Amino acid sequence: MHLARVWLTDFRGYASAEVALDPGLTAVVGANGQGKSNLLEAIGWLGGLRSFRGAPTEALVRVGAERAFVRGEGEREGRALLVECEIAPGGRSRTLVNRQPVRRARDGLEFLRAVVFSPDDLELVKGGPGERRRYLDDLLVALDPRLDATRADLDRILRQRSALLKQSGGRLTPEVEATLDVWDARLTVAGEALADARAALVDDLGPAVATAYRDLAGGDEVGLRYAPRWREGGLLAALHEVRRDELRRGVSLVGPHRDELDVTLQALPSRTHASQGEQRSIALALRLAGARLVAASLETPPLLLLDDVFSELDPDRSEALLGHLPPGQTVVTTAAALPPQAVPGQVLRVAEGRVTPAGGAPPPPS
Ligand SMILES: Nc1ncnc2c1ncn2[C@@H]1O[C@H](COP(=O)(O)OP(=O)(O)OP(=O)(O)O)[C@@H](O)[C@H]1O
Repeated sequence: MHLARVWLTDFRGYASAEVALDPGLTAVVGANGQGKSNLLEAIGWLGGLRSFRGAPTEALVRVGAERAFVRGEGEREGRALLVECEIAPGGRSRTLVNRQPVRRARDGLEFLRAVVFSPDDLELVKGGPGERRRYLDDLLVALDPRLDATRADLDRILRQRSALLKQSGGRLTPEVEATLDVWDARLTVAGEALADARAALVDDLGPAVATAYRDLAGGDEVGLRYAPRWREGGLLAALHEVRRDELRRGVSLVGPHRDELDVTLQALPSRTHASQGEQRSIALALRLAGARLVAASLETPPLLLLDDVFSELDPDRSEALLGHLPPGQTVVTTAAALPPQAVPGQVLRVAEGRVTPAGGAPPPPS
């Protein structure tokens, strides 16, 4: 799977751009604020139909334009692939894959997958448990798009269950009890399915993350653990145990929406004990390991998009990263000098929303 060429029209700061990508490594270089991340965001859109920065569609459309277009041409398993996206403010976007309309984001995932590392990924290690849950669940969906339905189902159940808990005003009337029993049964089915999938994923992910971290940083051990207490006796029993507490507080207190993925470095919690550079390396190892699992499951590597990845890695780790990139296509942006290993790939220079091969003619004045 790879993209050979990408076209952007009215996407962020780009009025119009055509970019040829190397099937291996492409480095996108340029000063701050020139459009490097915007280009990566457009490529990422083709691989997931959303902004990896979590930006709303209105932010993606160039100021003054009505809609943005991103088009990518490449191949998947030896067959030509054409992905065409029209992005309109307010989420009214349309996607064609090989000229066929795609209705849901997860259908788009069937064709092109991208794994992204961005500076915000530091939060995977430094942030609260929700960041790590989202990481796990996004990876689950990338590995098996059908799990998106389980996740959506769970969100819906939790919303309605929480609304009931709030409305009850802390009183367990027979009607509240009967309705809560129904929601608990549904929450148990969806919640245990998601937790089982997370636990199985972590079994595979743990060794992959440890290896990715060792490749980047040398000897230190990174460990992952997903073992919510409620899984010992089952979710239904745990919900019964906290029912009075939940009614009093008006919130759903137990379940996959409250779980933690523990990430340790040398057996210490990385959130509180690792340095910023170590945390960034762990976050990168989480993404690289995810890319490897997706590659193994698809039998073809996903696109790897690394935004501003060298900014907090020391020269040894930057070099190690480039030496251990998973097979497949990688696009990396940097405002800093490129480590020498990047040179065997292609280097593109971005200035004022224009992209040119490094060493080629400078962009024409805008
Ligand atoms: N919707 C939009 N319309 C026009 N310009 C936009 C839009 N959204 C963002 N920009 C412009 O894009 C530029 C930022 O581009 P980008 O984030 O790609 O920079 P970068 O090259 O990655 O910089 P850095 O090295 O600082 O991360 C900003 O100058 C911003 O004003």
